[in-house]
Amino acid sequence: MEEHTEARKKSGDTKQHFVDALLTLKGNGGHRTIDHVIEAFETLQDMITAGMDTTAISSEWAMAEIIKHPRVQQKLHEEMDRVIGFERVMIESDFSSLHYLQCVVKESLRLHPPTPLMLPHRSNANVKISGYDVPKGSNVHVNVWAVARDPAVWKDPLEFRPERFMEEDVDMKGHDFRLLPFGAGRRVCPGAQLGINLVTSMLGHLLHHFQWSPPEGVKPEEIDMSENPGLVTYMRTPVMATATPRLPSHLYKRVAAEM
Ligand code: HEM
Repeated sequence: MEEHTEARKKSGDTKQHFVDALLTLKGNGGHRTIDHVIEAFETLQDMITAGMDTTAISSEWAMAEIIKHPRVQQKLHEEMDRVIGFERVMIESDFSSLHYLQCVVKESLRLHPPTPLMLPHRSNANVKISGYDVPKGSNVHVNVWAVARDPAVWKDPLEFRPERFMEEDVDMKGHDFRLLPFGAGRRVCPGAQLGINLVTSMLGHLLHHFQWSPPEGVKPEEIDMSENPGLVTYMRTPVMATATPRLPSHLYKRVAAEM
């Protein structure tokens, strides 16, 4: 924040960064106060704590599923070669044409929601839900992990089959209670779309650039998918893989982002 404040003082203008947007916020009287700086700082802190592990874990689970299912990886490569080709890297506007990639992200978030019990909620009134009494003041955990694995809700729930979302487009941002990796309602994840884009971007680049296989001597079906349960569910055994480049070498050069 200090760097951005200094840069703004020097140049007088702002770049379109999230921090700059926060720094331009003013109070009712049109002035920025120390409260605004604290609020901006806390917003950034929230974004980092809530947005980093969740997206990293979701990407790791998805990569594990992709490596475990060579058929899925092959379909992803076919789609990417058709939509992006071999002359350039993926850009955000490609996402809307990468339907299968979107389904892979969704299927992975169905089976591996990084926060399986969402965040704890507290009921602020006595309510009755599906015949159950929930007294005022109860802590309520919604087990979205269990819903996603319930055979009464999903056909072959334990199977990793992204095609299910080609057959039926299911919302995952809080409108369809069968699939709630981001929660629902008033406290739904405010970073849902950013989270989806980040995971799609990470998987898209990793898959477009490389062919992935398990480490030598390990068969795809032997990849350990057991969980390390907690508020956030990590893979018990971090995924290990071998990457083989599949694009021309000039596309692997790192281009520094302009700050
Ligand atoms: C794949 C990525 C992500 C997943 C699966 C995820 C999931 C969730 C879930 C389940 C909740 C609780 C919702 C509820 O209890 O109803 C939540 C809350 C929250 N998430 Fe995310 N999230 C992700 C990424 C992000 C990102 C990228 C950000 C911000 C940059 C973010 C910011 C937040 C914040 C601030 C809350 C608390 C909202 C509140 O209490 O009102 N999340 N997230």
